[in-house]
Amino acid sequence: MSTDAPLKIAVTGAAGQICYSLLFRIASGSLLGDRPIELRLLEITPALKALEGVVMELDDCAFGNLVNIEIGDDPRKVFDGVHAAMLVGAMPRKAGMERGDLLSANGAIFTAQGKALNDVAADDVKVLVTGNPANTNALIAMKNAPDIPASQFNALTRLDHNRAKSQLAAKLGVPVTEVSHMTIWGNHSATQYPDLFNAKVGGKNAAELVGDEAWIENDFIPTVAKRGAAIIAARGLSSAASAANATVEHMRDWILGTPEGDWVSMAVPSDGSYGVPEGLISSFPCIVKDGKYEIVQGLELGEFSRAKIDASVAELVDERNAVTELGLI
Ligand SMILES: NC(=O)c1ccc[n+]([C@@H]2O[C@H](COP(=O)([O-])OP(=O)(O)OC[C@H]3O[C@@H](n4cnc5c(N)ncnc54)[C@H](O)[C@@H]3O)[C@@H](O)[C@H]2O)c1
Ligand SMILES: O=C(O)C[C@H](O)C(=O)O
Repeated sequence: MSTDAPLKIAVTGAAGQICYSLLFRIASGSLLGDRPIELRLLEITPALKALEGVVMELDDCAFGNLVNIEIGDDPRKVFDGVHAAMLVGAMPRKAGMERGDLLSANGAIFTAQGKALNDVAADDVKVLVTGNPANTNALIAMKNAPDIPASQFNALTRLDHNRAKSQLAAKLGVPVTEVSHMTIWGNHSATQYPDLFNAKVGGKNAAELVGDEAWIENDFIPTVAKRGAAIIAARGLSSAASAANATVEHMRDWILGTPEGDWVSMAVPSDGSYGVPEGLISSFPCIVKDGKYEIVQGLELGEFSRAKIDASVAELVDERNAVTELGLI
């Protein structure tokens, strides 16, 4: 993509909770700094009126780099020529639900949007799915867009990644900037595996610094994996500002590159790395250079880590089977 033309960025679910933070972060430069952007905002027809109000507020911010905003309810028009697509629009879960319970409600959204992206998006489009269940929704979009390389479809596990960094920093009483090489493996669900055995704090092995495997297993992992539910219980609504922040960070790193000497967690189509079946959209440690991500190779996985990753991957296989039965892929 050229660096001076406005980058066309599509965002779905634009009148919803996450987007009420996300759109303003994108427009104020958190995504691409000074680069001019054009926003393409997709909503369902009944939400277009509310979206008009959000656009009025975007106008009222007078953001210097926001050169144009288009809104609509037809993905084939909204996605036309876009270089980045953040697929947020989907129903959130309520208290007592798992994210996978949303598959039948939300899955169909991603067949239509995958087809539209396939037909009208720019060839280099980067598609990031935030709407839950994010990994399998990304799989649905990817399978419905056969002309777009699979590597251009990701799902969001950056929120889990940030949660894990924050919990670890708090446990060790260090600034979060000391934490590096965090990895979320698997699904954005309660089975995800936040890995402290490969993470570092101040350059030293995080698990060794913690020195308490019971805390890792019984406190750290469930706190990170069930954080979404804890926020729903507290707020009565699912996470929004932190989800928007993670969505910006994932797309920013995918376009501009990951920080030197570190990696991030991205749910990407598996190439078979670490024994994850090819094609499943599973979270891995990734680095990005020149707009292309690579799965970090050669990390050591002990028996504990292996079993945790296998359990999360088994859930992704079940989800893939469920959407196959629903005829979505
Ligand atoms: N991956 C993550 O880390 C993560 C984190 C937080 C939330 N989420 C998920 O993100 C999704 C959105 O959350 P929210 O709090 O913004 O929900 P919300 O209900 O506030 O907003 C969702 C918006 O999507 C719109 N929408 C529904 N179908 C659409 C379609 N076909 N096309 C375009 N827009 C459509 C709705 O009209 C609504 O305005 C949920 O599925 C939620 O579970 C994911
Ligand atoms: O947990 C949810 O349902 C919302 C989101 O996926 C989160 O992790 O906060």
